[in-house]
Amino acid sequence: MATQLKNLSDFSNTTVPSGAGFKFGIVVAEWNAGITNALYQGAYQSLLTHGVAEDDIFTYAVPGSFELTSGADLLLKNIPKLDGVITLGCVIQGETRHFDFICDAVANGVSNVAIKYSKPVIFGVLTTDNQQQAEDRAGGKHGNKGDEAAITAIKMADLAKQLNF
Ligand SMILES: Nc1c(NC[C@H](O)[C@H](O)[C@H](O)CO)[nH]c(=O)[nH]c1=O
Ligand SMILES: CC(=O)[C@@H](O)COP(=O)(O)O
Repeated sequence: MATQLKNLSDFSNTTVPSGAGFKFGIVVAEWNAGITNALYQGAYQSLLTHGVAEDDIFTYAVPGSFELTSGADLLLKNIPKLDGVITLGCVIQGETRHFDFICDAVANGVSNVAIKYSKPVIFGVLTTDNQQQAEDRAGGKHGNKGDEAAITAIKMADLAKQLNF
């Protein structure tokens, strides 16, 4: 399998621009809080590591991943001069098709918010079959999706900065 034994958060072969001067919102789902808190720590520390100032990071919680879309919209609408929003969540398959509807809704939703505001809205949502897969991607053997989301946010904000001459 493509991810077998791989650290999906290894950015050693890529250049990460400086995040200094960028302002980011982070929206974190409270569902599966043990996982989403780990995703948040990864994202927050990655932003700091790459130069984003603590005062330029605006963090808010929403109940579940389904609410990440409206959370991202509210941040971009109400916080001036955000360079992007990172959404963090963890959806784990249950007994019903509810998983499918949430995953589809939030993936499409955050994409629509990004287009609406012409700002990067990063999909940092784990969509897993089980708890172990989630733990493996929230600081486990497959890395931390929060780290990936933060670096993606910086890269996209830098791209926008380059093009917004
Ligand atoms: N089952 C999971 C949920 N469910 C809750 C929804 O996200 C939403 O809050 C509810 O449907 C009300 O609108 N959320 C997750 O983030 N992860 C899950 O595994
Ligand atoms: C992804 C979900 O909403 C899920 O955890 C809910 O579980 P179920 O499908 O068994 O109701």
